[in-house]
Amino acid sequence: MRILVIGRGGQLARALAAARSPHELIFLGREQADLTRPDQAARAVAALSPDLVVNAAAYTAVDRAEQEPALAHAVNAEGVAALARAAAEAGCALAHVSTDYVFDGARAGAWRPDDPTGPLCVYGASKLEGERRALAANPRTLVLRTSWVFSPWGRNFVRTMLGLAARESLRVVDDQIGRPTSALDLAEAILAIAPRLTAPAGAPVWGVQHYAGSGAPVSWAGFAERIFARAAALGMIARAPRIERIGADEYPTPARRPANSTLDCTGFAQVFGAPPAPWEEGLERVLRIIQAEEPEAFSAARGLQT
Ligand SMILES: NC(=O)C1=CN([C@@H]2O[C@H](COP(=O)(O)OP(=O)(O)OC[C@H]3O[C@@H](n4cnc5c(N)ncnc54)[C@H](OP(=O)(O)O)[C@@H]3O)[C@@H](O)[C@H]2O)C=CC1
Ligand SMILES: Cc1cn([C@H]2C[C@H](O)[C@@H](COP(=O)(O)OP(=O)(O)O[C@H]3O[C@@H](C)C(=O)[C@@H](O)[C@H]3O)O2)c(=O)[nH]c1=O
Ligand SMILES: [Mg+2]
Repeated sequence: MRILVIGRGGQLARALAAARSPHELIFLGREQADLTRPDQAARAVAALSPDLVVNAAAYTAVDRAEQEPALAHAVNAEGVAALARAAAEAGCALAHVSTDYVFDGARAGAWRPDDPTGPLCVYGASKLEGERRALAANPRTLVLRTSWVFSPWGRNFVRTMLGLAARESLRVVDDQIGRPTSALDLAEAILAIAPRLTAPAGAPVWGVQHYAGSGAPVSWAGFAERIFARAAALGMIARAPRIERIGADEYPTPARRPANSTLDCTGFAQVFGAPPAPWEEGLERVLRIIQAEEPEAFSAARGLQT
C-alpha cells in the first residue's frame, strides 16, 4: 500500500524511513507540506492519493509553546484539521499521532483512551484540539497517543541525558511518571497495522488508541538512571552521574507536565493483536544505534581516554 508521511526530519519520520516495510512510503518535509499552509498538504494528498496518511509532523517544543500558543495551535490543531479534511476528500485513512500530555495526570493508574482529558499546558491543549478536529473531519482516523518518545535522532530525553553525562551529578524530576517509547518501535507498529487501516468507516480500528513502551512506568529520574546505567555498560560513558531525585516544584519550567502520564495500551493490543514493545529493549537498541552512528558524539561527556 501507499503511505504518505507528513514530516520528514522528526524522530518518528526518521524511524519510519529506517524501518523495513513492504509498503511504498512517501515523505513530505515542511517545504512541501507545511501544516501552517493547509492548501499545501491538501494538494499533496490529492495529487498522491495514498491509501493512508501518517501525520508525523507537529509543534513539539513543550516549553516554547507557552510563549507561542498561536503557532502551536496553527500546527497541531488547524493544520491537522486541514490534513484530515484533505484525507477524507481523497478517500484515504489518517493515522495521527498524539500525546499523553492531553491528560492532567492527577490520578493514579494508567490512562485509557476514553478517560477524561485535561491538558495542563499549551502543547497538550493544542494536541487535544488536533485529535478532536481530525476525528471530526475524517471518520477513518486513528489517533494514536504515545508518550516520552526517544530515538537515536533529534531532540529527546535520552540524547539530552547523554549530553549531560560528564556532570558529577544531575537533578532530575522524580514525581512525574510515564512510559518511555522508542520511535523505532512506534514506527514499526504503525507499519505493521497499516494494512488494517484500509478498513471502512465504523470499523473498530478507528478512534483513539494508546501506544507506549511496555514494562514498568518510570519517573524521569528513573529513566535517567536507566539511560546512564546502560550507556556505561555499553562503554559510551565512563561512569554515570549521580541522580538527585527532585520534585517538579524544584525544577521550574514554563509548561506544566502531568504527574502521572502512564498510558494504558490494552485497547491497542486487543484491536491490533499485538502489545507494544518493551521500552527497556527499545532503549538498548537506540543506544546501540547512537554508538554505531556517532561514536564521537558524546565524547566531550564520555570522560573516556580515546
Ligand atoms: N517527542 C515526544 O516525546 C512525543 C511526541 N509525540 C507526538 O509524536 C509525533 C511525532 O513526534 P516527534 O517525531 O518526536 O517530533 P519531532 O519534534 O522530532 O519532529 C516534529 C517534526 O514536525 C515538523 N514540523 C513542525 N512544524 C511543522 C509545520 N508547520 N509543518 C510541517 N512540519 C512541521 C518538524 O519539522 P522541522 O524539523 O522543520 O522543525 C519536525 O520534522 C508528534 O505528533 C508529537 O506530538 C507524542 C508523545 C511524545
Ligand atoms: C534536562 C532535564 C529535564 N528534567 C525534567 C523536566 C521535565 O519535567 C522532564 C522532561 O523534560 P523534557 O523537556 O526532556 O521532556 P518534554 O519535552 O516534556 O517531553 C515531552 O515531549 C512531548 C513532545 C510529549 O508529547 C511528551 O510525551 C513528552 O515526551 O524532565 C529534569 O528534571 N532535569 C533535567 O536535567
Ligand atoms: Mg522538551
